Amino acid sequence: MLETRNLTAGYGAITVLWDLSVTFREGALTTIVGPNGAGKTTLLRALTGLIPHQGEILLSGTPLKGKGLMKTWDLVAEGLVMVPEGRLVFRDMSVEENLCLGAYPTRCRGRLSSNLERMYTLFPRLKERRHQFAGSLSGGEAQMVAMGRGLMAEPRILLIDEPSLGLAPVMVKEVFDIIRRLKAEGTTIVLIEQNTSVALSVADDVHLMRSGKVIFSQAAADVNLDHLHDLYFAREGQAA
Ligand SMILES: Nc1ncnc2c1ncn2[C@@H]1O[C@H](COP(=O)(O)OP(=O)(O)OP(=O)(O)O)[C@@H](O)[C@H]1O
Repeated sequence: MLETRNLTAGYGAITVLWDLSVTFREGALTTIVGPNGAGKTTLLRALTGLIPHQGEILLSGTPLKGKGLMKTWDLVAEGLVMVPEGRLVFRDMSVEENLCLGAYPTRCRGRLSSNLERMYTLFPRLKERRHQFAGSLSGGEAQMVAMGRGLMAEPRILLIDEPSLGLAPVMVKEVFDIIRRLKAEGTTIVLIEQNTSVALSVADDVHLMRSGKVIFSQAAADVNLDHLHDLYFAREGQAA
């Protein structure tokens, strides 16, 4: 459903992703793991049009460039939605205002009220705090707002960047229960996660990135965690 072919991208003169080819299957949860600086977030930024790229990104078999889909808002309109890392929320807006911002694509504006109710069913805590400033939420609650805001755009493909970062174990469990539920509902999910055990517990497919490349890909059910960790922690130059 979503695929890159020889994707090269970075920041100005700095190339981060090198000739990266990877496929994200429809309806599957694909996790990307890898050490700090491997380029995982950069990959999501390229996929969502936040940074320019060379090579191809294909959505349902058609190159984005060919479809004229290069801008982030056009991609969101197509159902490609990212929940950024760091629980980026609008701190001076209420929980509900943050959620409503996610509903800007024309195709889902008519369902704003029903989608809002759905978010409050998924995240009952947010209903209690709907009028609270997002800046006053705990890390886990802010993560829920970021996810809820993404879901308000009715994603076909949801890209989630490090949802467990800085959260207490009980919050990690809550957030991953939601991710499992979204997967069961059929949403295609790409999950960036540093916690390999947690990632493997929900994933169908796993890719390991190092130095801007995918160096290992396997069905999650077949992954040997020790082997994955050997590759993950190998010193530069030993990884492949
Ligand atoms: N805005 C930017 N300008 C220049 N370089 C950047 C920028 N953002 C990221 N980089 C660099 O790109 C490389 C990959 O960063 P990226 O955030 O994609 O890695 P990551 O795998 O997501 O790491 P982490 O797990 O630490 O979040 C790093 O060397 C980083 O310093």
